[in-house]
Order: sequence, then structure tokens, then C-alpha cells
Amino acid sequence: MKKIAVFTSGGDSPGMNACIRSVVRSAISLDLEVFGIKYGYDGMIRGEIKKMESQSVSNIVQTGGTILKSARSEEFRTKEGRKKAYENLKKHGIEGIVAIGGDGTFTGANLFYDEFGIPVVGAPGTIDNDLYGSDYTIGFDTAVNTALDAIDKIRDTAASHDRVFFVEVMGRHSGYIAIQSGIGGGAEMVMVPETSTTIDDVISKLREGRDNKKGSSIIVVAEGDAQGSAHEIAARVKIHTPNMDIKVTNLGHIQRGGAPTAFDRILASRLGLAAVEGLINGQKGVMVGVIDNKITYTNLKLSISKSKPLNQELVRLTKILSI
Ligand SMILES: Nc1ncnc2c1ncn2[C@@H]1O[C@H](COP(=O)(O)OP(=O)(O)OP(=O)(O)O)[C@@H](O)[C@H]1O
Ligand SMILES: O=P(O)(O)OC[C@H]1O[C@](O)(CO)[C@@H](O)[C@@H]1O
Repeated sequence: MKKIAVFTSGGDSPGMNACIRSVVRSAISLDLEVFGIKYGYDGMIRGEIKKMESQSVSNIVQTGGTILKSARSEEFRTKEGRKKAYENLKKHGIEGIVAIGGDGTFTGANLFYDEFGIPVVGAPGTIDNDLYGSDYTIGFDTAVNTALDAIDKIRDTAASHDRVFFVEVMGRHSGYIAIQSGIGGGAEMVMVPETSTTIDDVISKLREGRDNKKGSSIIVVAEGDAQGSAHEIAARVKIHTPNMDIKVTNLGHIQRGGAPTAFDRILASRLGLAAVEGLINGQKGVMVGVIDNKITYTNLKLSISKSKPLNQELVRLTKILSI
């Protein structure tokens, strides 16, 4: 293998730049030519492919976002789109690709590998931490710390005014950010897509808190919770608790931005090198990850089809600590 390419796709996540840097510099160190594809699959289809040098990735290890830009590509979902993308890779003589993204990115990458046989190694870059085959994904730790910082600040007002706050965090299908920021932030309750919590459960918990002389409460809601958004949940709870002062904060995209934590920079750097070494050693159609702090390669089909269960120890801990 002589030429490889790297791209980022789906939602950006803090640490993607550290991973791009690692892929580029690892490839150069291992005598490969390396190309950067801009705007994910859209750029692959449009042919936005440029050779990268060591200095192309200077001064980015500490930055959020992605210097290669990202996109959610509709055209890549079509066979014609993927064919165009493959022709562009062929034109540049690219023999292997590193895809940095989430489960959607890997679903596309797996299809692409099946159709055209081009070796693909995925590096898990999403704040959701929802990929089977890695204990952690790039950006998750930073997102949790951002959410935690916000919850700490919200707690000041909650405590000063004896209020109930519903704080919505990201996680379309996964409650990882919610559970970790909830434990770290001392939340009274965490609502996640993986477990069912009813409105009656929420009301009982709040009443129990008042009976226990709790002045304020914080309930962290993952955006994908079955009961709806934090605003919807709060509105339904309010009907039954007219004497409680209830507020809602949606943390939104601030969780996806900012300087990556040390953990994310190191994780991203390790995964970048492992992705390149994987390609050189004949890995194809796999996602690189860390399990028990060791580098692993998991078949892409498994990483996208199997769900990563929420750590039940953390779920239990949340309940025990919130009395
Ligand atoms: N079934 C599919 N077939 C072909 N391409 C797909 C498929 N699913 C997703 N993709 C491609 O992967 C891109 C990224 O997927 P998606 O938008 O779901 O983000 P993601 O990688 O899951 O990241 P995040 O978890 O941050 O949202 C899509 O915009 C699309 O181009
Ligand atoms: O930027 P967009 O397209 O609104 O993406 C939001 C989604 O991306 C994720 O943050 C993952 O990156 C999800 O948790 C969230 O639902």
C-alpha cells in the first residue's frame, strides 16, 4: 500500500483534528502518501481530495471541529453517488481509507467496502459514545466535561432559588453523555433512551426529594428519551406539581465544540496511528477502538449492528446517590 486518504463525516467531535493529525503523521512516518478528503462523502463524490504534508496538520491537536470539514451526504446513500466517489479515489491511486465518524459514517463505509473492495478502517469520532467495539469514542469525554461544567453552573441557580431544572444533553439513541454528566453533576435523576422512565416516576422522585428537605433538583434528559424533549417532559410534570418552580435548559451544540480534553487528544492520537497500521497490516472493513485500554479491530458490520449497552453499574449508582 502506497497511498491512503482520510476524511471526517457525520457530526464533528472534539478530537477529530487530533486524529487527522495522527493519521497524516503516522502515514508519512510509515512511508505512505496521504490525502485529505474535504466534506466527508460529499467531497469524495465531488473529488475534493488533496495531498497532505506533515505541516498540513500543524497546530491543530488542541482544536475542536474538523479541518477537513464534515457533511451529512444524501448522494452517498445512492449507488451512483458511491460509484462516483470510488472513481475519484481510483483517479488519485488511493488504496485505503480512514473514515472518522459515527455509526452512519460506518454504515456507508461498510457498504462502500462491500461494493468496491477498497480497504476501509473506521476511527470512532462521535460525542455519543454509541459504537460497539470501543469503550470510548473521540469527543465523548470532552462533551461530558462541557455538560458537567454547564450543570455545575445551573446548580448555582437551582440551589439559590429552590428550583427544579430539566437539563437536556445530546444523545439521539444513547444515554452515555446523560449518565456520566448526571453522576458527575449530582443529578437527582437521569432519563435515557436505553431505560424507561415514566412521568409518574419523575413526579414521585421530585416529591420524595421535597419530603427529604431537598431544596432543588436537577434531572438530566438525553435528547432521545422516549418521553420526549426536556421541554415536553417539564410541561407534563408541571401540570401535577404546580408548587414547584421548574426551568428547562437545552445544552445543544455547545457539547460538540471546544478544545478536546487530554483524554480525547490521546485517544484520537492512538486511534489514528492504529488505523494507519491496520491498513498497512491488511485490516479492511473494520473499526479501530480501545477495549480495556488496548487497541482492537472490530468488523464494521458488528460495530454498526450491535448496540453498546449502557453500563448498568452507572445506572445503579445514579439511583443510589440521588436519595
Ligand atoms: N445506509 C447508508 N448508506 C450509505 N451511506 C450512509 C448510510 N448511512 C449513513 N451514510 C452516510 O454517512 C453519513 C454520516 O452519517 P450520519 O449523518 O448518521 O452521522 P454519524 O456518522 O452517525 O455521526 P454522528 O453520530 O455524530 O451523528 C451520512 O450523511 C451518509 O452520507
Ligand atoms: O448537528 P446536527 O446535525 O444537528 O446533529 C445533532 C446530532 O448529532 C449528535 O450530536 C452526534 O454528533 C447527536 O447526539 C445529535 O442528535
